[in-house]
Amino acid sequence: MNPAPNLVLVGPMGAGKTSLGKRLAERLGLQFADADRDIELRTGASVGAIFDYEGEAGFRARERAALAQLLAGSGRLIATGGGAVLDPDNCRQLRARGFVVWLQVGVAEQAERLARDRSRPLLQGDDRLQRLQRLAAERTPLYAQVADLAFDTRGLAVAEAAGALATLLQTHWRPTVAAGPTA
Ligand SMILES: Nc1ncnc2c1ncn2[C@@H]1O[C@H](COP(=O)(O)OP(=O)(O)O)[C@@H](O)[C@H]1O
Ligand SMILES: O=C(O)C1=C[C@@H](OP(=O)(O)O)[C@@H](O)[C@H](O)C1
Ligand SMILES: [Mg+2]
Repeated sequence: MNPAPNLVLVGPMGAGKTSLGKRLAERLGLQFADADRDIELRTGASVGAIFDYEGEAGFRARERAALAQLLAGSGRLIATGGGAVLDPDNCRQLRARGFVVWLQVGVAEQAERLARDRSRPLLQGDDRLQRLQRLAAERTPLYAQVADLAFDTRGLAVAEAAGALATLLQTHWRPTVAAGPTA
């Protein structure tokens, strides 16, 4: 049992951090926060537009700030973006302020889940499978390093995965404070 004030989801695009995260937060009575959504609300621009105007570096700076603010509170389930683990400072903070769950998915299933998605700037272009493979090679070791727990979503529908993960968490995590956000 590893106590921490927040529950954090990491993992690649299409792993289900946003969709499964929402359901899991409801089940566990945590306030759901999606880092990408938070950035969009603060900026008044979509993730895609931020990449267009400020480049990936600009987006990463906004991501760092959003995560620091979300992690300062407690009682939250925080869905990160797939690239949040690229910054070692983010990883230190995720671990200090969260119980970190790595949602896993294979590249083939990722590509299927994201087949109709046009909102992810790192997946623009035709060579999606290759891009996903490259990102997986670069990031898998980072997810493994930061995670307290890995959960494989392959072959599970979103609701099914949320239910199974909720059960698993009962024996792995308890919040250090009563559920409900503080900041
Ligand atoms: N376990 C799952 N089974 C089937 N589809 C899924 C699953 N998890 C996510 N999806 C679908 O994949 C797409 C991306 O999911 P999302 O939650 O945005 O992933 P992430 O936030 O990790 O990038 C959505 O259309 C979602 O419905
Ligand atoms: O993998 C990445 O670098 C990114 C993943 C996206 O979030 P999801 O993982 O929720 O799709 C979003 O933060 C941005 O498009 C960059
Ligand atoms: Mg997401």
